[in-house]
Amino acid sequence: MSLVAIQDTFLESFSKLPKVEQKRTRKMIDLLRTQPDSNGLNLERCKGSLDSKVYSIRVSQHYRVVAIRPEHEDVTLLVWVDHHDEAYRWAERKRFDVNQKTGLLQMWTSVEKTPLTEESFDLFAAYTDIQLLELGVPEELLPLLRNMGTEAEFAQHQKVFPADVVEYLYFLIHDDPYEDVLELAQESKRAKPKKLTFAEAVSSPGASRHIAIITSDEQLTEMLDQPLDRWRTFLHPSQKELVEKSYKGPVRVLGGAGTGKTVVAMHRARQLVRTLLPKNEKVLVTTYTVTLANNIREILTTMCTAEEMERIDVQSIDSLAKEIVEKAYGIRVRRVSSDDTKVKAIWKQAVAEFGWNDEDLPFLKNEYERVIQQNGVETWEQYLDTTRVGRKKRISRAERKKIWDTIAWVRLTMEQKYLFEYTDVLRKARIWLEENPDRYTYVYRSAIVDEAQDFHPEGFKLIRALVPENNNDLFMVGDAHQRIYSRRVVLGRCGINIRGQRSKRLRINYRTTEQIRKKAMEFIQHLSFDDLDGGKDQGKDISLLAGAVPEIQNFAMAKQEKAFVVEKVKELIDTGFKPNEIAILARFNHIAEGYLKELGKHRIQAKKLSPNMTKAEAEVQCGTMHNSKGLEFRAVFLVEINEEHVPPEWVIEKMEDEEEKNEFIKQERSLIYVATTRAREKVFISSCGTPSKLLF
Ligand SMILES: Nc1ncnc2c1ncn2[C@@H]1O[C@H](COP(=O)(O)OP(=O)(O)OP(=O)(O)O)[C@@H](O)[C@H]1O
Repeated sequence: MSLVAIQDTFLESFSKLPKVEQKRTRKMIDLLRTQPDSNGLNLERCKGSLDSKVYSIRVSQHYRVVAIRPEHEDVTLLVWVDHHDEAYRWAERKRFDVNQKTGLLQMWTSVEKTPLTEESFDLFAAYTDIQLLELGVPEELLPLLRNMGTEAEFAQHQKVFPADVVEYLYFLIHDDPYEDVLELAQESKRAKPKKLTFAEAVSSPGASRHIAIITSDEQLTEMLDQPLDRWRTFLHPSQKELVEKSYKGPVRVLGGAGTGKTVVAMHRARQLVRTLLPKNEKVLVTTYTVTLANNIREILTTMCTAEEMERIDVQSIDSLAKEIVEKAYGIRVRRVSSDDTKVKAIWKQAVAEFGWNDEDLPFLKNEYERVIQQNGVETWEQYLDTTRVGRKKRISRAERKKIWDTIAWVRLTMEQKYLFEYTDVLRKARIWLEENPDRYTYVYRSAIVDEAQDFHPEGFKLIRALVPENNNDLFMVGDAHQRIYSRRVVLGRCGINIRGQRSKRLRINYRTTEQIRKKAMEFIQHLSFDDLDGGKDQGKDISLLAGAVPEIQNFAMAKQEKAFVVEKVKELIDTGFKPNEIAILARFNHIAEGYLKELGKHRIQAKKLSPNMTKAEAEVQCGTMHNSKGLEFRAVFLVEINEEHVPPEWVIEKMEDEEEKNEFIKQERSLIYVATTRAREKVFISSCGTPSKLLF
């Protein structure tokens, strides 16, 4: 069978064909794969094309596939399909060459000669021609590149350049050291230092960004069934490595919003059950939020066979822990928050019983959450040994004992009433697993953790207790910039040890435009973020997508703000946005509900964003910024980002010390970052009255 490969541009054009032409195209590809010499294949050189390797293959009377066929090699790369004339026009000035500097197959557009304007400022003046050629810039495009004065100008012309080169040039624009970028650019070449053939370039690891070799009918069907979901077929080499490699222990993957962490996690889950794990062994895919767990389950079901899905459990860590505790202890867990009236009553009773004053309550609760729960303390001896990091008030041993006795009483009383806070359920499940190692009913051979930044240390300890240490045991993806629930964790202190090679960072943002990414970063850029294991995350991301700068608006009255949002939503729908591609996000539920009603009044279909949401829903989604975590929309409205709401004034007023306050404000900034980066194309941020200070 001759080698047939598909480039991402082919799928993009395929998605726009009428159904009947799609069927005919599929038939043609089948013939090309099974009988490449068949007379039924109508193949001819594309007349008028600059590149002699460009051919056209007949699909029907009016449609043609554009294919690249290098001389003396049995390879066909399908790159476009369209109406006859359009297909020829598309191919006219395109070049398809193996770049021998980088070993990558490049598609680029030949342009008219660009005379250098004398006073032009050269965006890449810091680099010599030789340096740029080493990164894979086609020689013919050098003059054009030298004519670029600004990033915006480059963005305007970037389509002309090979996609891999665009990526490297953006890294340079973002001040990455040249040596680092060169190393990335020549990664594929290093594996095969000699002159590469077309077939070798198509099969090289770096080609996975844009090219997929057809290996089976099933794989071809999968590609053609979902031609717009590029991520199903084309993984960036950095993503592909994470998906396919066998690791000797836990792996941690960092990456800003939209860098494909969830995509990698899902591909990895499939790869584990397909090839990396022994037969019948199970994988747990777990996340912090139920919404994201539901989404991942739904997508995995479309990626995997029914047998594979039987070996993949997708559950939020909270619901898994609850299930373990209920089965293990034969009880019915009642999940409560620390604000629950029953919990408050227990604390009140404890304060009276152990001789505290009412004013001591915030201190006691903080000690409980920040020292005892955070460190998984279970006994008086452990509490005595625990460093009270970040706690300003010094306490004597006698005071400590009194605190411990009070807290132990609160814990016991809650347990007797089957009341469990979030962390309690995790801890209880973990203790049971540790005490009953031979009764594991939940044995997973491997676990994948998404949203790792929001896991409590108890969550990681539970995962460690669930999955025995082994090859490919734990794979955790996260981003501290998006931490909106818990505090900093150090994996090493939860029994999870990552070593050098098992720590990676993804850098290309595939979701948001560069304009949205930059704006979102402005909300948090002066803060420092951790790498989930005690170090700092200093990685920088880039987006290769360009679009409008997010709009920030302030209105005197809520009514005016609502009118603005409704008007914009209508405009978006009129210009082709589907209602479910739009989200209206607020700091609180009641605000989101107000918008839901408002849209209803204007006969715009809208729905509350809920944990059980599925992609199929057809309404504008209104919900909290918290619930938007892990999701994405074409357009996002952040509404009522007012001074009193973000951060909520009444919460800040109750805060005991500066450090706690700063930590909370940092989380509120991260919340704006998370909500802003849910948008693929458009962001509107608005407020009424005084806008939140965090926006500036
Ligand atoms: N290799 C790829 N090719 C094309 N699109 C991709 C690729 N990888 C990811 N994407 C797309 O980028 C978007 C973001 O991916 P994903 O949700 O996995 O990112 P993330 O890092 O988990 O984001 P967040 O942390 O913000 O939730 C999705 O629309 C996804 O389909």
